[in-house]
Amino acid sequence: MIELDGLTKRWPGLDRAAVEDLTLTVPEGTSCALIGPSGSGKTTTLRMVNRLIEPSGGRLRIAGQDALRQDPVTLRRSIGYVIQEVGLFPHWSVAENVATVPRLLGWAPARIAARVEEVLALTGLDPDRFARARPHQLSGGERQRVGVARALAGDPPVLLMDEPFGAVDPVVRGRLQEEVLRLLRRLRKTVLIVTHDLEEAVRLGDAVAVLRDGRLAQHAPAAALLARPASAFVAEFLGHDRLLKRLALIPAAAARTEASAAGEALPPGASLRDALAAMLARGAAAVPLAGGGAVTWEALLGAGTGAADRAGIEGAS
Ligand SMILES: Nc1ncnc2c1ncn2[C@@H]1O[C@H](COP(=O)(O)OP(=O)(O)OP(=O)(O)O)[C@@H](O)[C@H]1O
Repeated sequence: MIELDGLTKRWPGLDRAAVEDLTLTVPEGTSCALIGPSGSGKTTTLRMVNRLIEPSGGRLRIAGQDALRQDPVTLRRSIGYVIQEVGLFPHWSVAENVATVPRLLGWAPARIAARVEEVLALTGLDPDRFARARPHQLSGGERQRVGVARALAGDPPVLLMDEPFGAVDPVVRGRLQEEVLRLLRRLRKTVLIVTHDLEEAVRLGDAVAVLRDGRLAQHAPAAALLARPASAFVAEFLGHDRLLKRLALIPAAAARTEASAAGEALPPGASLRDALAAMLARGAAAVPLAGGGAVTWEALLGAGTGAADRAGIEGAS
């Protein structure tokens, strides 16, 4: 669990705080995505959590401990950190890079070697092929995977990710997002992610926190945020197609009806967005679901908007 309580950062010479009185909890085993316009304080917030930036005020608890009273170096060894530029040591092999934290933690060599193999495999990197490679011999996507493997190596309960997939092309990025998301959920990590990309935020974040000028504009589960922005600012930031984006978060099975429909059934994990895409591609007002029944156009509309959600913007919070 990560608990920010009134966390504040003031830089000298700036007329307002970069982060102001930020209170936010990321429950254990969940992820929270920080989004907001450029300069809204996302990276400053993230770097206060591992104390690469010292807060000017407020409190911070990680896994129940007062993180501001811990030695910052010890603290950082207990927190995984993934950044866009990855920051691998160029003259070290992948295995040596991944072993950084376990080595600093003083693990025995055999345990380190086993752990390096394990996390490389977890992140989809064949140890036989990649362990001895140097960072420059890898593709951008592979380097990002090494970054994730390195962050996981010491088995930290908490992971911080700053634009973790910013440097890779959209196709690789989508696949990496899916894989890393599944992995982090399975490992029950508590994750705070900074991203510019709203789609990435709602895909990776169980909850999404929107920052504006260093303050929290809204903090809500991704689907609720898209359905009910708390202010005109948040609504504008999410975009006029926010309900379309939200369809990707709702399982198609949530709109299952008894109707029958022709054509290939949607696979079990399909979303309402997949159902809509299939309707458009087939020119059909209903698509069958795996396991029986179908999503009809009316059911999709009902589940995709919902009576409460049609209330629209609820006024600034
Ligand atoms: N080391 C620093 N010294 C002074 N001001 C800083 C420093 N780092 C950040 N700031 C200021 O703090 C504010 C928040 O910056 P931060 O990098 O947290 O924003 P961000 O939301 O992550 O932005 P972006 O999306 O552009 O990366 C900005 O006004 C920035 O100029």
